Amino acid sequence: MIGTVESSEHASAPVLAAYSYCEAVTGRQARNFAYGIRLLPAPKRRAMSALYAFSRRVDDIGDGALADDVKVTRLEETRTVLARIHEGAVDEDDTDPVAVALAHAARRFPIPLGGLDELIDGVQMDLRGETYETWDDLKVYCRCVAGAIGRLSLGVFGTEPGARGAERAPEYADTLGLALQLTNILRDVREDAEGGRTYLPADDLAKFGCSAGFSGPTPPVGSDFAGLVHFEVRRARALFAEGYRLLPLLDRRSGACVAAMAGIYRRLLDRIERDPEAVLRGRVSLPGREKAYVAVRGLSGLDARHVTRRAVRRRA
Ligand SMILES: CC(C)=CCC/C(C)=C/CC/C(C)=C/COP(=O)(O)OP(=O)(O)O
Repeated sequence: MIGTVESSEHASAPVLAAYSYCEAVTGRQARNFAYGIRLLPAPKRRAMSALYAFSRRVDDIGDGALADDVKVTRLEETRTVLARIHEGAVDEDDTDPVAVALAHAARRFPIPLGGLDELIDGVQMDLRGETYETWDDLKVYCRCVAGAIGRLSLGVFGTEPGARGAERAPEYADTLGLALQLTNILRDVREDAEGGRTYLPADDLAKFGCSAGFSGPTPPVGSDFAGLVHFEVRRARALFAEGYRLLPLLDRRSGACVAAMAGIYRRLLDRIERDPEAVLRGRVSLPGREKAYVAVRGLSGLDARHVTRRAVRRRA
């Protein structure tokens, strides 16, 4: 079982205020993931909000308008905050509410905080303008910026006592992160191109005649853009299928949280598959009522049961 060191550590008023700050950040900014996080009981919801607020800060440094050298300095500052949390040097009087909340969450749950260093590594890869030749190369980046978030989240969720195969939970959480990140890369292909970033592997782009880039509302002339998108959608679906093996290992509400996060992104993938060029016209998104429907479905355990049935069939 993962997650046995949870203590009943009391949350003081300053710690609760720090968590409230992180929950407000999550409610405002996590347009998709907030639907899942809301399904958790308060201690896990607060811990996930602390993780989200810290990750948002790192991501915003990378995506913001600061000069690159300032971004490098700001990222190093976030590493220092992490190191201070590791050393137990952040207490409730600290002026940084995200650090206070994360330090408390890390005392309460076995969160592998090194995953946040990996996230910073990933954003530093962005700053260096790295591009990726192959899917194996891109996977290294995705593991840093998304697989790590899956593994960190698993520290909060824990696994069910006695769950068979629980030792593979970190691997499944990582894979689910990759599925989400590849979906995110497809959805944001034009926005990233306009920001001078290409994430899709160069050898895939070449195979479908798309090496010229995606800076406009229509595909590069002579390319098979739909072929490229369908190829990457199939890859993302295979990652979702593998990552969904995490669900039966979690308690009901953690499973619901993951099912909602992944379910919303899977529906984005469905939309992208139906109309690949939509990602060049604007940002593909789901209406709020559809996201709420996916979250309720997650709470009723439909996705977890589906995965369990498939796993049983596979073993038979
Ligand atoms: C086990 C488990 C919980 C796995 C999931 C891990 C996870 C949440 C990875 C996040 C990767 C991702 C696509 C971030 C984009 O965030 P964003 O804020 O830019 O997303 P948005 O643009 O869709 O709002």
